[in-house]
Amino acid sequence: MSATDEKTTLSKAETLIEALPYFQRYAGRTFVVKYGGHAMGDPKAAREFAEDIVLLKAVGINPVVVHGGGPQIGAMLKKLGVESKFVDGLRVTDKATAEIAEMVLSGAINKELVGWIAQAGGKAIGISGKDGGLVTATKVERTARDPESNIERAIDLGFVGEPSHVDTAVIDTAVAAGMIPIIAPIGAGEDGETYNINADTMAGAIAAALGAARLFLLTDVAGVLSKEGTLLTDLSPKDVTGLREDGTISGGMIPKLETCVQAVEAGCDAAVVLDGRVPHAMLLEFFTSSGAGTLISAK
Ligand SMILES: Nc1ncnc2c1ncn2[C@@H]1O[C@H](COP(=O)(O)OP(=O)(O)O)[C@@H](O)[C@H]1O
Ligand SMILES: CC(=O)N[C@@H](CCC(=O)OP(=O)(O)O)C(=O)O
Repeated sequence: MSATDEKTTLSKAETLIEALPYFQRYAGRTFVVKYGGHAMGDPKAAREFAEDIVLLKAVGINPVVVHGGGPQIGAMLKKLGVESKFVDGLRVTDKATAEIAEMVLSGAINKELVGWIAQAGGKAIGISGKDGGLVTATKVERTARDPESNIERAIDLGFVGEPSHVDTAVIDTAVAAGMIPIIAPIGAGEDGETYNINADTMAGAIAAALGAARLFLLTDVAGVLSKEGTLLTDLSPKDVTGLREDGTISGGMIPKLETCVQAVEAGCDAAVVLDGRVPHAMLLEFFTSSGAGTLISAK
């Protein structure tokens, strides 16, 4: 072996040893990972994501994946000539849109991810919030101030839901059988209707119900950025309120951070927003000292 080869081998061993305390500390704990639609486009990235998930499982951590698919729903709606509008990062969802969202999320995307996990040597089971009564949804209520009259008015988002009850039994059963649950963000209401749930919100509610050690939200930016574009590495719930009020965060970042705050306040140890486009981002964040992304914790 050449001196260079020996150095490379040694540095690989050192990386594994660096990860040892994390393996030991988190064995048996749950990581909920939200894989966003934007991060999903590239097959190489999807393969690497699946490898990371299977590696977590192999070292004794229980990964639970909640996936998005916003861009993919958007593409399908466009193909079918249905217009789509967002309010605070949430897609206004009429009955037809809810049916299309369910088809894209629970069908194509969910099974594609199950396939990637299988390719990486893991056993995944694809479900939606409807399966096993996992997520009961209630309609999201939003209001906005009318700029002319200055009166606060209700905005009807249609079949946009938020989890009101999470029954983790179906996840517990899958995990006990050695499987990795892959969850589509669709839920059923008490009224039996299908609700479209923002995937970040769904992941946060599941992380809270499972008392997860981490909620990872993989997206297409380095993390939460300041107005100047620098990465904000650590945030408290109070910091998040400030960022929303001063307009630093907008669009999809609003439900993302609301979710992080709710999850950490409801029993998840910490949440991390990180760049799903970076190869093996989650492993680097968690198992090495050179972590990236934004950590949200109660502090
Ligand atoms: N302060 C901010 N820092 C980083 N991203 C932000 C910020 N404010 C708004 N965003 C937007 O939030 C987006 C991520 O949310 P979203 O589009 O819903 O992603 P995903 O589909 O991965 O869930 C970013 O691509 C960016 O356009
Ligand atoms: C209510 C609502 O907005 N639901 C989302 C569900 C998918 C999602 O959240 O996907 P990403 O994480 O890829 O954005 C939507 O219809 O786009």
